[in-house]
Amino acid sequence: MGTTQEQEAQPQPHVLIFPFPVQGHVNSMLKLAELLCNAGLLVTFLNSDYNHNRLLRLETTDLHARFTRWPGFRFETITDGLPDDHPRSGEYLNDIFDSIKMITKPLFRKMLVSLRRSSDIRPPVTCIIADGIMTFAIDVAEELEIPIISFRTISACSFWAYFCIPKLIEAGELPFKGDEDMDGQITCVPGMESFLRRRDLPSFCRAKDLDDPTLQVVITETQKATRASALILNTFEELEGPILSQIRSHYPNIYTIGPLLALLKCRLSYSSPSISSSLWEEDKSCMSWLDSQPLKSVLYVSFGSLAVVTRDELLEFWYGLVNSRQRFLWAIRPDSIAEKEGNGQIPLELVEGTKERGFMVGWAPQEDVLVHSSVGGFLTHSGWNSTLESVFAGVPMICWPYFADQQTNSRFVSEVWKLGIDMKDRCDRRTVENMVKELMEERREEFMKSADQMAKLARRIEVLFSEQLT
Ligand SMILES: O=c1ccn([C@@H]2O[C@H](COP(=O)(O)OP(=O)(O)O[C@H]3O[C@H](CO)[C@@H](O)[C@H](O)[C@H]3O)[C@@H](O)[C@H]2O)c(=O)[nH]1
Ligand SMILES: C[C@H]1CC[C@@H]2C(C(=O)O)=CO[C@@H](O)[C@@H]21
Repeated sequence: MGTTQEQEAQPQPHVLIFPFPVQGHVNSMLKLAELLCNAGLLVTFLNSDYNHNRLLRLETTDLHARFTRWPGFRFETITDGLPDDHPRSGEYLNDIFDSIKMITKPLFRKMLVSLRRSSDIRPPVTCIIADGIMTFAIDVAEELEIPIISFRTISACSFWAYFCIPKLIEAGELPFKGDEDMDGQITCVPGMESFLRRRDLPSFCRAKDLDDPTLQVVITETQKATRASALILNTFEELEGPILSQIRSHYPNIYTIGPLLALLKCRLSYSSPSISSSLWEEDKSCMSWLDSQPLKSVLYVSFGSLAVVTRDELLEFWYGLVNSRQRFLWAIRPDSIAEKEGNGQIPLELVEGTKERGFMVGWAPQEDVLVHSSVGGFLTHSGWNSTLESVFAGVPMICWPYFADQQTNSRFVSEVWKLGIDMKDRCDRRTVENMVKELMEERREEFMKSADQMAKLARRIEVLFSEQLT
């Protein structure tokens, strides 16, 4: 059958994906990139130079192997505007926001214009999927008349809490007055009236001053995303349906494509070991250690890619873990401990306790760790990827949120989904010890049951997909 002139004139779909340049955002947006390649689209993934160089240098992150199977895929890079020796951790968020807006934005515009003009055999970009925390991309896309979709890599519940901040300010709930009870109920986030406390709002709501730059960024970015043609969220209806209905009254075009991990595994028939996009070298020795541990006996501990803990907090966690007498695997990023100076001695009982029942690595192959049969619990900072990976694996959580969306995610884990315990704002050794025992021993059956049920819902995509194939 011949093609009509109209069909011939259609440009080939070419999506440019642009994540905020930190691990948690790159991970989910790379998964989306692979899924779009699998659907036959041309995809350009725009990485920061800094992150791209790190990915290329790592032996465990075989980007080449992952993407050579997709002829339509290509990386482009752009500067994040920061010097190479900048720490880029959670303590320096504003530096990242400022430099991206000042330096990266004009270069991004220039790049799109040159991609449009270039004699390259690759057709021009027909759609942008940009991180929902970088809505400057919407300004550029509107100017250049390229359709744009926002992908916000956080949960629907935290997105909705961010969205309601102007209402909280109007109602006099924000800023908190110094003497307010952090356990006090927040009643003006629709759908969360019965369980949301002050301490469960995104951490940026704790700012004393409404002009706080990070608070302003999250307010503006969340509202501005309505200008995109659609909003993508890495979540699923069974997990966040009621909150998604709230969001839909403001953003009617929402695509809930999560958990991306599940979709990718079934569409691409990926099985363990998963293909990594880690910016740190994964220490796979922990997998053999896990092989030698009893079923569901190990608590996995990790606080993601941006959190920084003080030496005191580190020691409290460590005492709590050792005193609980449970087995643990702890991923401690080399750059995650503040105040490196000071007394570097580690108390002997911690060294001994760790030798007996623990294992430590700098960075773990987390997706594989969580689905390992020896893992029975996850002490997490409640980053959204970690939360979804734990939900997918059916592993109950102890939540110790560090910042941003994590404070809201952890409340949902404990009070709405009943998938674990919220340790928010505390980490003294007694609390850590008690909560570890509660999760791994005392309430183990209860949490395993709800985690199993939710994992089945998270994996339903695999079932639906295999039914279509048979
Ligand atoms: O040893 C480790 C530790 C982490 N990871 C992976 O790193 C990612 C971490 O992502 P996430 O759990 O979302 O935490 P952050 O790195 O802190 O992510 C940022 O981005 C997320 C998505 O927007 C937000 O939810 C978080 O609050 C924000 O801090 C996950 O995919 C993990 O599997 C590893 O592979 N090995
Ligand atoms: C850099 C952090 C501030 C807000 C971003 C975010 C969001 O989309 O709200 C989540 O986690 C962080 O990575 C981002």
